[in-house]
Amino acid sequence: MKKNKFIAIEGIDGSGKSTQAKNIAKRLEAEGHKVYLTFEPTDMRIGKMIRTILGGKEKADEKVIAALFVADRLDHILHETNGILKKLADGFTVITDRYYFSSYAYHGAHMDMDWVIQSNKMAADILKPDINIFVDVSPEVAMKRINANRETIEIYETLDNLKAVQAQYVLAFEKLKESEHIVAVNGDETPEKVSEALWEILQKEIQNN
Ligand SMILES: Nc1ncnc2c1ncn2[C@@H]1O[C@H](COP(=O)(O)OP(=O)(O)OP(=O)(O)O)[C@@H](O)[C@H]1O
Ligand SMILES: Cc1cn([C@H]2C[C@H](O)[C@@H](COP(=O)(O)O)O2)c(=O)[nH]c1=O
Repeated sequence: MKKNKFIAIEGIDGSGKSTQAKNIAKRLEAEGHKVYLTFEPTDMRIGKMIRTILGGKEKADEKVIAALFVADRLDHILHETNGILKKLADGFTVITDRYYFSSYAYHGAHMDMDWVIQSNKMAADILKPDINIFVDVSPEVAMKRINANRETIEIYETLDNLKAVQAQYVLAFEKLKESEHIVAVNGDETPEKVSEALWEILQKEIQNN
């Protein structure tokens, strides 16, 4: 890889993002790259507040949730020591499990997506991913994985919501395809097959830059 990259992994809950993010991180490290694996919502102050809402312990209006994610994302980018900009400056390839397309899709399912895109403009102006990888899974498969593997279910993890979010991802990618680098992998496949497809995409990304 000529330059350290910023890679965002996107997809509905249960799509296999975290599994794949960890896998890519290991493979890149094995090739000698310094890798920083991170996620949203973060484990910083605003991210923790968001988790209490996602877990159903506190209620908040959808617009408030969307705004909290904007603030958490700016913390994620700009934090002095652990921020993405700092990690990139230190030579790390940064892989984030979710970034602003998650906001467009999840909040776009409950309000005007253009408002969500506008409210994330500052983050997008500061730092766009070199590549957004969409792990494309059917909501039915995702819901089965969630129900089989989790003790707690979060507020957005219902079949109807995941269907709506999936549709919003497609809309957001269509809206922003001229200004963003977006690639999809079939997440319905086995973890190994998804991983191979993803690795191939990343190799191309590395060679082309
Ligand atoms: N391709 C796959 N096929 C079958 N099971 C998978 C696959 N990928 C991941 N899983 C399993 O499905 C569950 C969800 O995977 P994972 O946590 O990676 O998804 P996620 O998209 O990060 O989910 P969430 O957004 O809800 O945190 C895990 O138990 C994982 O082991
Ligand atoms: C970044 C981001 C996330 N969300 C939602 C999507 C998921 O339901 C949760 C995060 O859970 P995960 O298991 O850690 O993936 O948060 C959102 O609504 N808006 C966002 O911007």
